[in-house]
Amino acid sequence: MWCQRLAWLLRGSCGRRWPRSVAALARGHHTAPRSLRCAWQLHGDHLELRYGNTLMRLDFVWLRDHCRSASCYNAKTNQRSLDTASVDLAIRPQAVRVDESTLFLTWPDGHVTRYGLEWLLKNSYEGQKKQVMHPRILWNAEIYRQAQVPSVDCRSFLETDEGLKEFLQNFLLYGIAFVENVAPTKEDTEILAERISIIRETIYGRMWYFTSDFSRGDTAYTKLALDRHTDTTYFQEPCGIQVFHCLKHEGTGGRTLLVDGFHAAEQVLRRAPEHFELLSRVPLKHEYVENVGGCHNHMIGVGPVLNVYPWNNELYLIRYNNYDRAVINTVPHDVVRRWYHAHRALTTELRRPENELWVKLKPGKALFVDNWRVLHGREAFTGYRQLCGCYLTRDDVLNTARLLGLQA
Ligand SMILES: C[N+](C)(C)CCCC[C@H](N)C(=O)O
Ligand SMILES: O=C(O)CCC(=O)C(=O)O
Ligand SMILES: [Fe+2]
Repeated sequence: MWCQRLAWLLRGSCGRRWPRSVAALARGHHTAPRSLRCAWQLHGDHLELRYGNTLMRLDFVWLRDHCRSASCYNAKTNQRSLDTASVDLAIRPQAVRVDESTLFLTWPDGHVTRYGLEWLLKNSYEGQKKQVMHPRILWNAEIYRQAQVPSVDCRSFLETDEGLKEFLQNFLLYGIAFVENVAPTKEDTEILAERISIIRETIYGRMWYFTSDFSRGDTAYTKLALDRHTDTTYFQEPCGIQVFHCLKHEGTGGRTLLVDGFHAAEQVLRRAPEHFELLSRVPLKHEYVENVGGCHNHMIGVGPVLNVYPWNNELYLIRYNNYDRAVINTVPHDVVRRWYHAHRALTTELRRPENELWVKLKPGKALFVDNWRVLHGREAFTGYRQLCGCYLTRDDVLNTARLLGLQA
């Protein structure tokens, strides 16, 4: 047990007895700091701090750098005032003390830093590691249908925080969400978008509006089927969210296909982790070359198919568009074939019929798609079909969600 370990150069402890703290943690009661036992030990360049059942290793420079005292941190702006470059990289605390809730460090120049133990738990690497950044429910068609995720009514979405919060919660969990009873116009769709975000203007405009008139040099502007893909893979930062609102369709076909890319990637990770690993390491180019009418564009975006946070391996972005994938020239020959195998494994998962959610977009029902997670496609169609929508900047959607108290 921790408190019985020997050979501590310098050590201390505080708090009540172990059994209670262990029981409290087992119940997940992180909010009862006084019941959590804490112990610490100084090492050459860091402080080892055990709090509850988390063992944190806190670098001395990090501890000095994150000091929340009034001279080091401006609590009004939530910005650091301390000049990190002025910290001696060989700094060591002169004195360390811990009481039931706080760690006190005295530095060689006499400056005192205080950290709440709960704050450390929330902000240390070890505390973060156990936590996912984005809680999600991965789905196939059956899981999504069973969940019976409700669409939010347009008025409640626009006029109440509860409506908006419910919508965003579903969007964060599933990567798709619908708003119902929207007036079928571009202007009304724009009002929806602006409720949650800043619209990301791109080469397609701010609010786009398209039919199968091939007014732009892309298959989207035809009646052809489009296999599952994410959009704007050829941007250095692909668009975060895509809004679709079908304003009119007089004809057949044209259903929308949705596939949870993270669910597929998770299956690849489970079945063949080496494929997942390769897809997350090999950078590729995607490209948009357009020369139709007056439109001339050449966009290039570089990045792996699967993008994971390096510290916890959590997937946060999938770039998957076989139409727009450029010549592979960023990979040496011995990796190329392995990459194709990995890409095939992911494609196999993405194409499993049980993973396909088909919906027919109708005037009045707007669809929001997390373009970093959920792939979309469409069935070929006949007749006149008019779709409007826009892209949203991801940071602003997440900002709105956080302001409503959601984890995003
Ligand atoms: C949505 N909107 C019709 C405006 C653009 C379509 C972009 C199509 C492109 N191949 C891509 O996947 O990014
Ligand atoms: O026509 C559709 O339903 C979608 C086309 C598409 O993939 C897009 O506009 O990004
Ligand atoms: Fe698309």
